[in-house]
Amino acid sequence: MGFAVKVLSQFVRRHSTLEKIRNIGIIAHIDAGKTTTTERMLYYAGKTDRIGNVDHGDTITDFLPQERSRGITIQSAAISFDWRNRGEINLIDTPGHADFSFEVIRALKVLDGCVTIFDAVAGVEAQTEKVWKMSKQIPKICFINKMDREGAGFSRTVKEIIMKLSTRIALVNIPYFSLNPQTREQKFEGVIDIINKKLIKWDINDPDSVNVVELDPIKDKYLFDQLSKARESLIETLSEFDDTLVETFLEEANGDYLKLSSSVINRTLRNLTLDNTITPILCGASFKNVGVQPLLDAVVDYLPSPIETKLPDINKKNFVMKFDHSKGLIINNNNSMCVALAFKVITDPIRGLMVFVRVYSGTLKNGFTVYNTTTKKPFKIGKLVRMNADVPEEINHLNTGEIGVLTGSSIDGNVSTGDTIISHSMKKDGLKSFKKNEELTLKINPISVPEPVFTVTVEPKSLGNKDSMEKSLKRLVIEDPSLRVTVDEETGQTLLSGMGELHLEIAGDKLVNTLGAKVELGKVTVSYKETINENTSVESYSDDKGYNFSISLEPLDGSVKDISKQSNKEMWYSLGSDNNYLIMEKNDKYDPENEWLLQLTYDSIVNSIVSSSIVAFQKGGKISNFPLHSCLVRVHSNWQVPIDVEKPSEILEITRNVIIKSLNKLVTNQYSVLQPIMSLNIDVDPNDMGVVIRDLTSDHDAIILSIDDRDSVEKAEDNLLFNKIAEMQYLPDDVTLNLMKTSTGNESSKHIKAEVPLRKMIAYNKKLRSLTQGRADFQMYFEKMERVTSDHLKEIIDDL
Ligand SMILES: Nc1nc2c(ncn2[C@@H]2O[C@H](COP(=O)(O)OP(=O)(O)OP(=O)(O)O)[C@@H](O)[C@H]2O)c(=O)[nH]1
Repeated sequence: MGFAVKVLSQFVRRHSTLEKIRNIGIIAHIDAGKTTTTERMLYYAGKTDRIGNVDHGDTITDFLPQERSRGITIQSAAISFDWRNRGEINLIDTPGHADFSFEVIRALKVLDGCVTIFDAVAGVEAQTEKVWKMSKQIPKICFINKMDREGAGFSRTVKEIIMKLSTRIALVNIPYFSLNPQTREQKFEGVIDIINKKLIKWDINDPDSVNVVELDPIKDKYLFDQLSKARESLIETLSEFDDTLVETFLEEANGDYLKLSSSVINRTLRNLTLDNTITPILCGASFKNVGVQPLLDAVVDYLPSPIETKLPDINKKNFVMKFDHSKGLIINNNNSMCVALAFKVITDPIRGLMVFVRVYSGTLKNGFTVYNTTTKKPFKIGKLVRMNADVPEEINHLNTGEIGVLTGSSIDGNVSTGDTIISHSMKKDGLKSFKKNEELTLKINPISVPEPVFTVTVEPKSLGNKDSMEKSLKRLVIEDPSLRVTVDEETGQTLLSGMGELHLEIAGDKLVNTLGAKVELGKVTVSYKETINENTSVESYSDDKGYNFSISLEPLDGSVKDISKQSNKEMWYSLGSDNNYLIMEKNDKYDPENEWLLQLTYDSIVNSIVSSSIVAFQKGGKISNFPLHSCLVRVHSNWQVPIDVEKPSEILEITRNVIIKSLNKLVTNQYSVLQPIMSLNIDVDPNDMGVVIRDLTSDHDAIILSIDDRDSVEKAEDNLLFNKIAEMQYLPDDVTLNLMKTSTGNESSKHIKAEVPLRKMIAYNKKLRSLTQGRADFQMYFEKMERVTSDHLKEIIDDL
């Protein structure tokens, strides 16, 4: 699409104070209105001079060609803007489709607060529940969007937020509808600001019109009554958690809910939001430009600055971390240490590789030499930029708490998603001042990558295209680590795995059209795995040089978190993915915590055994060479490494052979094939429910877990406490709710929850659309890997 979006040069922050910075994400179910809301925020902040529209494919944050043509967000986009000199907002608009969940996961890792958006008709949807859980530790505000739609239910959605998301809430504003006396039509036109006691109205035909009026009890008794009840409910809720508020309420406001000052309410609400006790709720209709400015105020008023946020999760338990009012986070009492996390990598056609980082402490500067504690290598950073979606703005440094981008040829190959970067804040080559075994081993704990469940074969169009295919695939995975490239040991075929059919479709499109790879993609299949059914016997190796290893393998059933806590005699290490783990039993001879006798570090010994286990497990099981899943490698406590060995390559070879030998000793029926089981959520018109259920059980081997309708949320939720809280909360009448129409009249849609084997769900999107004439919506999430029964096994093998 040939158009350019103008990004206005506006007041660019240079001397921002830490308290003003807000690193926030916009999260929600697909189509809730995240990008539409972001677009309005940019417009009202003066960052753009026109409002883009997702349906016309001209928004600022959805800039990829695939995003613009499909009208959905695929990758999270970062943009920085100033809000009325009150807040410096770094905003990340995230995708809502479940296939792109990793984009949300990595954004959440670096964000301090979130705005969760709800479609007022659909309420709390499946992916919103998911991202809400993912962002459990992060303070959030809710925005109930699409209040202009027929069937919008503000109060119904608030109730669902309380009960389904188990949170205490505070209504910052409630919807205002104007009544047409002739048609009796209710039109959403504004909000009643509960804290400032005002009515704010917008003219939906003019995005720049805002009309703010004090509410007068004489002139509008009905609205004033709503305001009074909502304010009473708000203050009662806040009083439960804050005794000072109660004192001020009684002494200064004489127990009058309308007299308690807005600054006192805001201060309390801010504190309670920051510690995740309460979630403020606002409403609007972004598409009609209603309610966005109060949302921006709320971002500044209630969400944390980088000095009020949670501490990063690091691997050095002995390092002290504390916030300083002007310097930000200080780690290990070292004022000059800059610590940053790389959370996203993209390739720009002009600038090449770009690495998004969040600076946690200190300052990152142009041209400085930095150290990657993951690769254990130093490198020099080129230019630093701040991104305005796809438009970069060059900057000289990134301060504590900020989000920006590293560019320059020297970063290529030196930094990937999840790496921690250390730099000296003042001295260009100041790395020498950090201790090799102390600061330079600090890591911000890794970003977890979800399990890919679908696979597609990728073949070069001709032999001559093989090298460029491999290069392009490598690039694809660097940008999106939730894609995985493997080679089938038996057939030699290259396999690309991802989170869903759409994920692979988009990846294939990018591979061919953006990266220019000359490849053919095969048909999408399910990623099967194999596991072992019983423990192997202990396999031992020893030699004259002094190596000694006894290794056994065990199937892993149940949650690793529970099992790994059981013993302190062993150390657990993840083998990257597929729920495989390494256990190093404690060897009394060598203790990494005390005197260490070997030339090789403990870390390098473990790293080589991790690598050898991964290679051995990739060779696959005996049934169909599917990679191994849910297996433990146990290195018994008598392990021994010669004192003077400097390189770990022999360890790698020895342990790999021992593991492969153990696996080979098992016979075929001591292996099982595992298949992905998905949890399925379908919202369907009641009229279509019968046909959808019949199809699910007969054609898709589904187990139906529940069928609910929206009105039964209260009954379906067995969370008594939150049911009670929702009942006590003042909620205005949902005046347009009765306008909701389905093909069967006013009956609300049904929600089906089921469990299905993924192999039965290929191309289900198309099928559901044809069964329901497009009136149903579904989301599917990976639930677990499950052993395949023998009759299904034949079906699977025949299908390959
Ligand atoms: N009626 C109405 N439609 C809206 C409103 N906000 C957004 N929409 C429409 O809802 C659809 C989805 O909007 P998006 O902004 O793309 O939603 P999203 O949450 O960013 O979607 P993904 O990023 O793909 O998950 C578009 O057709 C919008 O025009 C609103 O306030 N009222």
